[in-house]
Amino acid sequence: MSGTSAALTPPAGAVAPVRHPDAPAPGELLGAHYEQCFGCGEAQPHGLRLQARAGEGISLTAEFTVQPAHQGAPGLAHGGVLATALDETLGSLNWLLRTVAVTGRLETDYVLPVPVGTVLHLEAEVTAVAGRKIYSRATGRIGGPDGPVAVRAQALFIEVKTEHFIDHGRPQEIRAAMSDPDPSRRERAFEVNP
Ligand SMILES: CCCCCCCCCCCC(=O)SCCNC(=O)CCNC(=O)[C@H](O)C(C)(C)COP(=O)(O)OP(=O)(O)OC[C@H]1O[C@@H](n2cnc3c(N)ncnc32)[C@H](O)[C@@H]1OP(=O)(O)O
Repeated sequence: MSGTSAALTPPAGAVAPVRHPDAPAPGELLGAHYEQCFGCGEAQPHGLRLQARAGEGISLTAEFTVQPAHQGAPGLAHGGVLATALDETLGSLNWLLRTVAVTGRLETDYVLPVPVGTVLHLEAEVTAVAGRKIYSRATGRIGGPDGPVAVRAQALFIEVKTEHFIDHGRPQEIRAAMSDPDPSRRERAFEVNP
């Protein structure tokens, strides 16, 4: 059984998303946007270390391997961890639009249990844009792109200004991210909630 709330149905005036001219080429790895990100950062020992790769249009694929630290029941991934993987994958789509946005709503269908050790293969696309609202969906499959569907999600991301993070984030992490000597890492750290 699955369903989508009215909040995730694009309104009549919604338009197709437009790929930014500087978006990474199809097949290119996006890389972590922030090393402390629980979804993709390399500095989080129990994080997902999800790796996303640009696709055609406003789509991408991503993978992460379910680790023992991600369990909810013996030998099975925690549902919140799977929602994190979907959130991270969907959030990464905004990099192809070069729009700074945060998750407003995320609806998840859990279709199959996901054992520890599984490589979860995710595919995601932006379906529509309406003003600041970005509508997207994702599917996660066990083992690879042709594996059985384990999870699905639909989401609404809301465009925000960079100040969103500076105004709301804890000062010590904001200061550390802003003082990164690498300008591209500085910029990307603020694409999402640090
Ligand atoms: C290399 C890789 C890089 C990038 C890689 C990135 C990967 C990161 C993935 C992780 C992403 C996250 O987890 S982000 C972290 C989790 N999310 C958050 O912390 C967000 C917390 N919430 C907020 O800060 C706020 O509620 C906002 C910014 C979402 C919205 O506040 P606002 O700016 O005041 O806007 P507001 O007027 O309320 O809403 C604007 C429009 O959106 C609608 N709207 C707002 N919230 C919702 C909602 N939950 N459900 C339905 N609709 C909503 C409103 O009805 C309105 O529609 P209308 O009246 O215009 O029609």
